[in-house]
Amino acid sequence: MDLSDVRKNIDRVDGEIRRLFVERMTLADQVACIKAKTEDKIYKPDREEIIIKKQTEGMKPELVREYTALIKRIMEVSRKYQYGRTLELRQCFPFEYTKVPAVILKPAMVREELYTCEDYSKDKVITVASYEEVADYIKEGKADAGIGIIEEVGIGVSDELHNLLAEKELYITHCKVQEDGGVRRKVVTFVDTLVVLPSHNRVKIMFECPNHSGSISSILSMISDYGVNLTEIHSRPFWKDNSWNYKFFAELNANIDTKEIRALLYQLSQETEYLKILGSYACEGDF
Ligand SMILES: C=C(O[C@@H]1C=C(C(=O)O)C=C[C@H]1O)C(=O)O
Repeated sequence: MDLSDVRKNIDRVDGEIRRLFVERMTLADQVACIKAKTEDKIYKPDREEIIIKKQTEGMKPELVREYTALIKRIMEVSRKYQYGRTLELRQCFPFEYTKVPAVILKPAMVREELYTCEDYSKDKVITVASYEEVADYIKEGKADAGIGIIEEVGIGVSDELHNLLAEKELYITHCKVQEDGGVRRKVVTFVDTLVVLPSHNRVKIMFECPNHSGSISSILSMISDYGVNLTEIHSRPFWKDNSWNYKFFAELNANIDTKEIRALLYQLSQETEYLKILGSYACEGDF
């Protein structure tokens, strides 16, 4: 048998896999319809464990890892499909947002960062001593937005601002890359409601990752399955339940108000430990 004969057989097997894949996805669709009626969860890790165990029993040991990787991937795409279908079948998108732009007349910012203010007249900006105070001013209605440096080349990301957004339920609504004497930084404007406009091309999220092998890679492949480009990702440690854990912050090149991205965020909300949206915005100057 030469290479072309073997390839003919591979093509035949691929055809069979394709037919079986379509049949399996039809079954996944039926599962999604039943679960939508009973409002049951899509992701059933116990059932997936049982499937992997059953299907790898008696298999040649050198193929067990490869087959496990394949069946896991098949179940991941089956879940992806089910999340999309579920959002069509029932209203269960777990995040609220408005499509009305924020009106910003009185932004607040930390005094030392006032030099970065380009879009508002500096004498109209309320200056305070800390990010905490910026958040208080917004919550008390004394300011309608906050402005801060979220990243700077050569320095890194601002933990303080990321944590403030997450803890105080504030959302980035605009981002601008500034170039100033060889220094490049991203300056964001944030408000107390999640606003999603058609011009937005960035979504910032924060999630905790289950502490087991492959969990971050499965989340990243989930994002890429939706055809979404990840424009930034970083992690930060935190202490929970007497152990060392990580929070991940990621920026996606996407707009929330689309069918696919709503399905992705729904899937992430169900399959990460904790998901928060930290903003929807256009990033001016970053292409
Ligand atoms: C199809 C189901 O939903 C999900 C997908 C599975 C699969 O593709 O086999 C298995 C379990 C669930 O995580 C199900 O619950 O049976």
